Amino acid sequence: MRDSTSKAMAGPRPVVFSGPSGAGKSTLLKKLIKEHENVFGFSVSHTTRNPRPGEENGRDYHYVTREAMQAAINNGEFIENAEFSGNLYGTSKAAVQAVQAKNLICILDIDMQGVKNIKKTDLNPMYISIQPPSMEILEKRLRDRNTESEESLRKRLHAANVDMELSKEPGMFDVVIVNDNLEDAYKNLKQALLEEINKVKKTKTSS
Ligand SMILES: Nc1ncnc2c1ncn2[C@@H]1O[C@H](COP(=O)(O)OP(=O)(O)OP(=O)(O)O)[C@@H](O)[C@H]1O
Ligand SMILES: Nc1nc2c(ncn2[C@@H]2O[C@H](COP(=O)(O)O)[C@@H](O)[C@H]2O)c(=O)[nH]1
Repeated sequence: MRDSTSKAMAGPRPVVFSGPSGAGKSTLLKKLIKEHENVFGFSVSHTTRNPRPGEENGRDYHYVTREAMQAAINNGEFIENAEFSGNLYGTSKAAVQAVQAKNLICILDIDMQGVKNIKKTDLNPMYISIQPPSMEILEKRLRDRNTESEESLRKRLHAANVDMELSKEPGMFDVVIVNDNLEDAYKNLKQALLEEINKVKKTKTSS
């Protein structure tokens, strides 16, 4: 059944970011939101994984127990949810509504299962894939980030292989950005979003 939550949500077209864990989604998104804080807002997902050093509850994620999250899912509070690397992740309707209520472009950072599930809803976002230059570089970035156990690293690299194959499916993404040099990738990302950024800026200056 299609989720019609977004029908009630007004505002600019959301943007979904996906790509293998470690590809650089958060790095690019943080830069984008910092530079355009009156244009973009982050959809704060729920997760059952533990916070990493430096992460903040309510800003990076809502950190919850599996029981609480499963109960909220059963209660119809999520647009999409997925199991990734042994934990639950999900986008709540409230998270997206909170951003759209401020007339900002809502950014979702979700895995490939999330992309597939969002495609069954009426959210109608732009889909952007952030890809690593190679699997070797991806593994190095994940190891150097120092956030994963060997077990989690293995699961994430396995998911990355599947993800990189699926992302080649025609029509899966509107834009694919290879994050090799960070500044080049960021420039390409801003170029891909330029039209949407200008639309939002225009509505803000005319109101
Ligand atoms: N272009 C780049 N060159 C070198 N290192 C990078 C680049 N982009 C990101 N990194 C580093 O790679 C690591 C992974 O990046 P990041 O955490 O942004 O990935 P992610 O896609 O958000 O991962 P996850 O899905 O697990 O949250 C970080 O330590 C980050 O500093
Ligand atoms: N389907 C969803 N995937 C999500 C959501 N929030 C984050 N993610 C994805 O999970 C992995 C791992 O994230 P990490 O922070 O533990 O490294 C990554 O691919 C995210 O894009 C969500 O709400 N739904």
